Amino acid sequence: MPTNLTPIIELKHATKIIENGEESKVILDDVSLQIHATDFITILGGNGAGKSTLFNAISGTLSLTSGAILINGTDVTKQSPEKRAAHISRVFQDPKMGTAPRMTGVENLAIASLRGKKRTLKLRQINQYKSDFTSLAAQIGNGLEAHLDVPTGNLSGGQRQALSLLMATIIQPELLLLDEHTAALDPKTSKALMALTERLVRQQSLTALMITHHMEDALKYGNRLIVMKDGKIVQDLAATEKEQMKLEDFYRIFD
Ligand SMILES: Nc1ncnc2c1ncn2[C@@H]1O[C@H](COP(=O)(O)OP(=O)(O)OP(=O)(O)O)[C@@H](O)[C@H]1O
Repeated sequence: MPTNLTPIIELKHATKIIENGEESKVILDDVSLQIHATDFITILGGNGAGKSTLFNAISGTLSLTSGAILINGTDVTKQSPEKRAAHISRVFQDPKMGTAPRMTGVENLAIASLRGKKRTLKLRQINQYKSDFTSLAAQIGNGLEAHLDVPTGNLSGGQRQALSLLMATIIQPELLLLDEHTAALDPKTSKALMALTERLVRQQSLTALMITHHMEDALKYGNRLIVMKDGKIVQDLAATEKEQMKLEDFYRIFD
């Protein structure tokens, strides 16, 4: 029976080895990690450090060679990504990844609001949700609310990414995975989406992991910072330790 102290997610010696003919490569190297309900963890690391691999292992799109993954104390190591999706939402770097392009924003949000529920929605019902979705989208401040009736393929990258974030959080996930979700946006839109992210995480008390290449964001947001290198977690810093680090300490991570 999970208690308040049971981690939301736990990795125990999670390892992934890719065999390629004669050669083998360790892309996740004995990673042990406990993520608790109050955690908003930022993740830094150079290209190829294993950050997306960690997310793939947690969400189940990459099976482990050895080790285990637990959600709320239950071993899900062999569970499909579809089953784990009942607990985990993920927002990708590419705004095209999170939304169905031919469907409108309202339709995308309506489908997202069914996550984990065993029922379907009729068109008539979708329209009933529209005013709720419009007021939700109006909080973002990038005009999404005026474009909820057009196919999402016609939205700007920033609007589409904001929609992806709303879809990922409309049913409170146990874990929110943010995979460089602001990286493809211009600086102003990226800043606005980060502000929205922080607001949603705080308002809904979400447990979140956020991969970023922006050191300022990694320092500014969250209560914990993880640094990855060569498939390993090389630093796991609490908020107070993070505050004492200087920007040049972080640049050394990428040496
Ligand atoms: N399915 C796979 N098969 C073979 N190699 C893989 C696979 N998935 C990841 N890798 C390799 O594992 C390493 C880590 O990749 P990963 O995408 O996790 O890095 P990352 O830290 O997210 O990098 P970036 O910041 O560039 O996105 C890379 O060398 C990558 O080529």
